[in-house]
Amino acid sequence: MEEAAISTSTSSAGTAEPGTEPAVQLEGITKRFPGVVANRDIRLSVRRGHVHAIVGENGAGKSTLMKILYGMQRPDEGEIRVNGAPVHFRTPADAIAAGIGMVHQHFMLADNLTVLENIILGSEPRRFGAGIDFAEARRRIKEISDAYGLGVTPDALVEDLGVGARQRVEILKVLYRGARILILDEPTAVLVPQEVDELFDNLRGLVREGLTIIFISHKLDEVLSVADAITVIRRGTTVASVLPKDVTARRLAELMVGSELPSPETRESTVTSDVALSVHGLTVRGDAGRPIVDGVSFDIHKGEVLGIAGVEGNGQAELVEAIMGMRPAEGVITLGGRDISAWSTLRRREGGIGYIPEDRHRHGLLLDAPLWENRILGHQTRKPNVKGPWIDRAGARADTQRIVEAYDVRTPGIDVIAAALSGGNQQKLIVGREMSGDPVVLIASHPTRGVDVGAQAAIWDHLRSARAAGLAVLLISADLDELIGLSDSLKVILRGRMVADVDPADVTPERLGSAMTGAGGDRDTPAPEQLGPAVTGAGEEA
Ligand SMILES: Nc1ncnc2c1ncn2[C@@H]1O[C@H](COP(=O)(O)OP(=O)(O)OP(=O)(O)O)[C@@H](O)[C@H]1O
Repeated sequence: MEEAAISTSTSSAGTAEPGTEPAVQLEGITKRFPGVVANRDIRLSVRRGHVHAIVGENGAGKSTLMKILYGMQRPDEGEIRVNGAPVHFRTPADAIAAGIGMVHQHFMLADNLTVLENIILGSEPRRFGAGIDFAEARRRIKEISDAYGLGVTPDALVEDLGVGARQRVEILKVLYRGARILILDEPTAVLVPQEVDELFDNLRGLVREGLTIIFISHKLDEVLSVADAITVIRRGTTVASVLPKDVTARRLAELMVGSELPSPETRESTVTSDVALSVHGLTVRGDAGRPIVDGVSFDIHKGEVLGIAGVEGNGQAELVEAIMGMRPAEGVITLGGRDISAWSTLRRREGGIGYIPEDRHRHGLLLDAPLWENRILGHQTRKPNVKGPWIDRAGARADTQRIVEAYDVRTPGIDVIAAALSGGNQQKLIVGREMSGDPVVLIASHPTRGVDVGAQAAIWDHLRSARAAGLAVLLISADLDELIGLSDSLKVILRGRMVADVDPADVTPERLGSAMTGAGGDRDTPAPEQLGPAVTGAGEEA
């Protein structure tokens, strides 16, 4: 095999120094699900004090492996050793007791509690015979925060924190429980470039103190910049462990897919003068009438991708939900010149709006239903899912099969439930469904979140060819390369207002990132109400 030239999985990159055991060793781990071998004879050795990245295509088996290491799933075969000693985890509590912590991609913090309350939740220190010892908790949090340079303020309310700060709270929470080995699942997916740099500084601080970090990522350039060692998983098994200095992002991607990649194509404008979707003076109000989306107006033409850049939580989700009719709003929305402001969500969909939601588990899929039923979801009144007044099972099933093939959804079949697909493959199914039936407008929230580089390129190709055929797209994404690479025009949203127009042909991710934070270099991106009036000067970034 080609990768043998680089090194096989148990050699140089992951080997322990004499006298020190690896922090984690996985030997021959195999995990089977009905119809799928998710992990097959996995061999992995993670050195103490290393940042060790795990990369692989969607469905390669990364999450399954991390769930096994964190006690959420049990392997069918194989051995796990932590600091040299064999372990048998039955639950995450066992993994935590062995010093392993997991920072999930979707933060699990309670917004209405303070940082301190969130951190101690479930492991409160108690004074003998008395209640919770808050003073002791505050002292320990401060000690950990200072030791690793995390800059966490115990008494801040979580809802007032930006995304980067929330992530540091999650990391601190895991450290507070005594973790010395941290698993991070796609930690950078929700961060702007400045926050990514800060996270990487934090990670380096942690490993300097002797902690070990294992992280999953689809962003290969980031992996190359932060990891000490990289293990590639392909179709359930470890195919290579490499050192970052020995590979390029392209080579890593090739190891992931097992073949050479095609070169990316260049783009040409397909924007027409026909307005497909027009939004005028759209305002969405939150508690106490405060605007979350504040007088937003824009047109999207046929053949145009309009990108919206913004730090999460600046009104993007509410804007999208208002356009989809899922939330009351003031203002006027027209689709192909028709006022649809009073239409239901279903009617808007029937009128030709496709919708890739931000939260695929809440709005995109029925996790317990088979893939073919998920094909019908939101499209239950249209072909190929209905014939006359009846659901057309055969039509829906055949079209699901088509989507599975066209979008390379890796699945044993269309009768498995959506929950059995890997995150990236769930996303591919949703994108395929929403692109079916030739929508006039596509509202796409983070369309390639959690999707591997190969599948991302494929989704981009689908979007580009639909755009060439006249599709108008509203693109919301935290992936700035995606925003810059796909958009014909770009707007920046800050505290619910469009504060800048940016030319995607002439902006770098770093400059776009600054415009998104109001051109400031804030460590904690403040929540809307903490700031003064909107910064309109960000337009000079364009
Ligand atoms: N609970 C489950 N039941 C059945 N099959 C499962 C289950 N969990 C995972 N699988 C299957 O195991 C394989 C590996 O999935 P896994 O989630 O580990 O991939 P991944 O590498 O993390 O992918 P992604 O990058 O898309 O998140 C996939 O084929 C998936 O469909």
